[in-house]
Amino acid sequence: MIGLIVLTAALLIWQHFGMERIMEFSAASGRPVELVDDRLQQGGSVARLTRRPDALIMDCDLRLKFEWPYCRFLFILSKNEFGVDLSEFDSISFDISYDGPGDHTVRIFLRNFEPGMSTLDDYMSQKVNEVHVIVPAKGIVKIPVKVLRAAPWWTDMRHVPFLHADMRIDNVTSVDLSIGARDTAGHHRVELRSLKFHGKLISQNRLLLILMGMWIGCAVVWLGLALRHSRSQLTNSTTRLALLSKVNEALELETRELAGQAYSDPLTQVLNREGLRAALMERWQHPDSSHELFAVIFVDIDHFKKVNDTHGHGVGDDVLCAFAAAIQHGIRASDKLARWGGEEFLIICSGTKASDAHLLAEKLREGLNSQIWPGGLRITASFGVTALQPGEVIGEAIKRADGALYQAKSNGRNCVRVA
Ligand SMILES: Nc1nc2c(ncn2[C@@H]2O[C@H](COP(=O)(O)OP(=O)(O)OP(=O)(O)O)[C@@H](O)[C@H]2O)c(=O)[nH]1
Repeated sequence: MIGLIVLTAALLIWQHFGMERIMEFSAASGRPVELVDDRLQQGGSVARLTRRPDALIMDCDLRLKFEWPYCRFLFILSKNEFGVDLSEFDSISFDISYDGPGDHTVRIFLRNFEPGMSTLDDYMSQKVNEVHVIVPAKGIVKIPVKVLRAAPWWTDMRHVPFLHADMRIDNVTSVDLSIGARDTAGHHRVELRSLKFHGKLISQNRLLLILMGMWIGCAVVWLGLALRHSRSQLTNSTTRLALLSKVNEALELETRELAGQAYSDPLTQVLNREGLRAALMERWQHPDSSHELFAVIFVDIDHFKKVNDTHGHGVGDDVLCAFAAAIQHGIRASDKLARWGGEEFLIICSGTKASDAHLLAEKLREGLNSQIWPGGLRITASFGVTALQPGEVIGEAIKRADGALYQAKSNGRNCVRVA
């Protein structure tokens, strides 16, 4: 951006103060030049050219034989239909000394080949653009190009329609510097040191267009880059977001897993005391739970110590797992089974009266009796049953169920007692 600003300023300053483009016609320029006089039109004027390194000298004896007597320098730019575009030049200057009769008027003619109007075999079909200048005694004359006009005598002679009678110098085939008029017969000496067209390498309008193009181009490139950058940032953010959400998911899973581990017994996979507490808390938070019926069943495997002692702890563990699975299988999904400790389990049956809990305990007990156990063992269990009383905290009910279990043990085990 800074580069572009500096370049813009530099080009504008250069265009204004420099960037000169000059097209010169002189002895030194090496451009082909010849003198032409009115003898072509059966006139009597005679022009002679003398070349000096610093000037082209025309000696013209102007005689009034032809209607418009003349002598002229002729610089040919092109002999075919492809001329030179001089429309980008701003001014014409010439350095001339003029001796002779009359007011020392010179005429500059620029012949422009215009397709549709000009032909190669008719020299006069090329548009004549002209300007008349009176040469001062000394010095350089400079005139703006825009004072050139399509010569009225030429437009009249060629019957050029008004619309095409404009000055046009975009395809110039020759430049003339001519002298002569009816009242200036005699000897004329014109010393042409230089005839120059002045312009800029790049016109102001063209430069402004170029600068505008550069700025628009830069803006487009900059926008493109910014868009690409934003897109890649968006892609990065999306990728990062996707990654983060995956990590988050994994962390959530891990947290859930850890929470599950904290709430379950690692051996039997049923709830531990903490898990049971959390489950009951959740249950109690329910608005309708305060009036709900709860039954508590305490279960304890009979003579489990003997299993361990006789068959080893491995078998004991297998029995514990199979026992928990059997109880879990025998209760409803809404009931909660927890390992209370060792070979003791607690069942919380929601929406259950003591009598129903009793029936459930009996069913479970009988199921255990008929089950096939690891190592061909026979496993029985004792049950203590109670129901939560209105206004009672669950700890009291558990204690009562524990008491009932104690009774069941005392009464010979493999039985259910209700408190
Ligand atoms: N294999 C195994 N044994 C356990 C585990 N937890 C507790 N025990 C054992 O369970 C036995 C419990 O024995 P006791 O409290 O005497 O009860 P019991 O032998 O079942 O006798 P009663 O309950 O009176 O019928 C102990 O030998 C403990 O070591 C366990 O996770 N795995």
